[in-house]
Amino acid sequence: MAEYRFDEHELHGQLVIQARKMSDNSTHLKNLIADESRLASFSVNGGGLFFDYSRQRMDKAGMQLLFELAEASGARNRFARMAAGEKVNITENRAVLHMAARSFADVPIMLDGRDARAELMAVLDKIRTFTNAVHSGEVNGSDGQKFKHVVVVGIGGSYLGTEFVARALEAFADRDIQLDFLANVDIHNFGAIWTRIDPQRTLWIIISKSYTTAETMANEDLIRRYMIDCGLDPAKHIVTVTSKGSPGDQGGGREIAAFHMFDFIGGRYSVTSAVGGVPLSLYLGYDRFERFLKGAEMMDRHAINAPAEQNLPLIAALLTVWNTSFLGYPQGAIIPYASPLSKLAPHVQQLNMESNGKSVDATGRFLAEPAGTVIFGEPGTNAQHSFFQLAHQGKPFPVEFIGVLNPQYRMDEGCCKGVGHQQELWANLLAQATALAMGRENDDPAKYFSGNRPSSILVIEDLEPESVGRLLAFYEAKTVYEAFIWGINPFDQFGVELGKVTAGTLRKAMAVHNDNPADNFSGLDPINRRYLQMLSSGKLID
Ligand SMILES: O=P(O)(O)OC[C@H]1O[C@H](O)[C@H](O)[C@@H](O)[C@@H]1O
Repeated sequence: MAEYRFDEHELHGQLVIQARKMSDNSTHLKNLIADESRLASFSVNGGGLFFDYSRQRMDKAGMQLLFELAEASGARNRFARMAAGEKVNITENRAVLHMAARSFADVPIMLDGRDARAELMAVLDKIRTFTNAVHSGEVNGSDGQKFKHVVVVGIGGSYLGTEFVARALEAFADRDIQLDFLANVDIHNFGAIWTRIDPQRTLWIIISKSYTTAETMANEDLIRRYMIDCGLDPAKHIVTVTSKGSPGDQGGGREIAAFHMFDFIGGRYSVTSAVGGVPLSLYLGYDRFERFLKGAEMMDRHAINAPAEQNLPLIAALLTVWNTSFLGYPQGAIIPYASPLSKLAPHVQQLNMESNGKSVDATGRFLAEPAGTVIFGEPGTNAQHSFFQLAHQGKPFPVEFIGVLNPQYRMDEGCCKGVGHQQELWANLLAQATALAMGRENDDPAKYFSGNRPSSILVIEDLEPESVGRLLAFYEAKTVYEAFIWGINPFDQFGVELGKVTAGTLRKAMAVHNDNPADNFSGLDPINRRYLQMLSSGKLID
């Protein structure tokens, strides 16, 4: 079989023609959605979610072409091989087994002669035991009292997913533990946390797959020094999560407990491993973390087994590829109508943009056009009052709305204009999707709405731990499916390296200057030299 190449495939050419057809006025969304059967044909229910793509700029013939493209790309097959432990991360020769971290069916996943699933389940057991011991007070702070503050020290994939889930399930956080995140090397981040915690009752979880990340290492160093200054033994306040064999995987003495993650789970896919498992179990209780995992597992099964025409993450991925590569929208927004999902967009931003922001395909050949989509988002209705002017009348961008049927809080809402808060929220969600699609004629150009602006609605029944797990797994699977359709490897991230190396050069110049203030950053280029001169003097210089 000939190698699949996204932009050289004959279906690519057919989809380019289809995209021209969809720019014709007769295919304006206001005409497409006038069809009574539109929702039935362009929606799907599965994996515990409902996905409505009736307001996407797409017709049945176009969807057929997209399904053929999915077939030609071998995406479902590759996804299943990934789940079975094949080394689909080809540039790094690694398996990709984040789904094994929540695979409760007792089926081994053999990898280089060992059962990867069994290793992950053993870590899960250790998390359960440890977190129960913290909650009972058996493992406690320096003053013998229970830990009250937990601070996650990690950045990127070692932080964003956990923050998303912690915020989403904050309503369940009844373990009397406050959770903070120390990600940035910016001293404001540490300063703000240090001033509000009681160091004696604080547990720091250092999370780094590589245990070489500059920000995390600098923060760990600072925390240890601050604890020693307060007369505390850091080893009694630190827990680590790192990959087997990393520089932080030393064992014994330097921490209360150490948990492993593995090289077959990428940082941005690691929320369901010990990376999320340790802090989320401490914050929410182990049982809730397990319920979250089971929700994710349900969506995984759907993503692996559902036929293409019923497969939510695959359909959502096809539509993103369609919008990005054929209709030419370089960006997309995620707008959840639920405040607990306020950190979903930042998480998906990393998950998706770091995975799919690539210029080469999996065969190492440059793509005709780089892959990936710019992702941003805020909860609705807040987003409506900030950037939706542009969504309606400025540069268009596709929107993924998320609606929740049953909120976490059941309050006596009373009635305002005859409806409760939850109804008011939904009225706004549906209104935005409708207005974006329909537009409105007006003789005054300033008040004219072109419409024909695409959106989807993803519906979840509630925000219980299982549902949040499904949502997480949906976005993971969608990201991977997009990559497989584009024909790229979503599991490496060489693009983040150059900046890190360049920071090293600047760091070195600063260290030389610290040792010898007479050195005026001589080795640097004139632009960067000027900045470092301003920084060391604390004054603006012309
Ligand atoms: O977990 P760590 O090894 O500390 O890595 C933290 C993060 O930093 C890197 O720069 C990568 O871009 C991310 O993918 C990763 O999640």
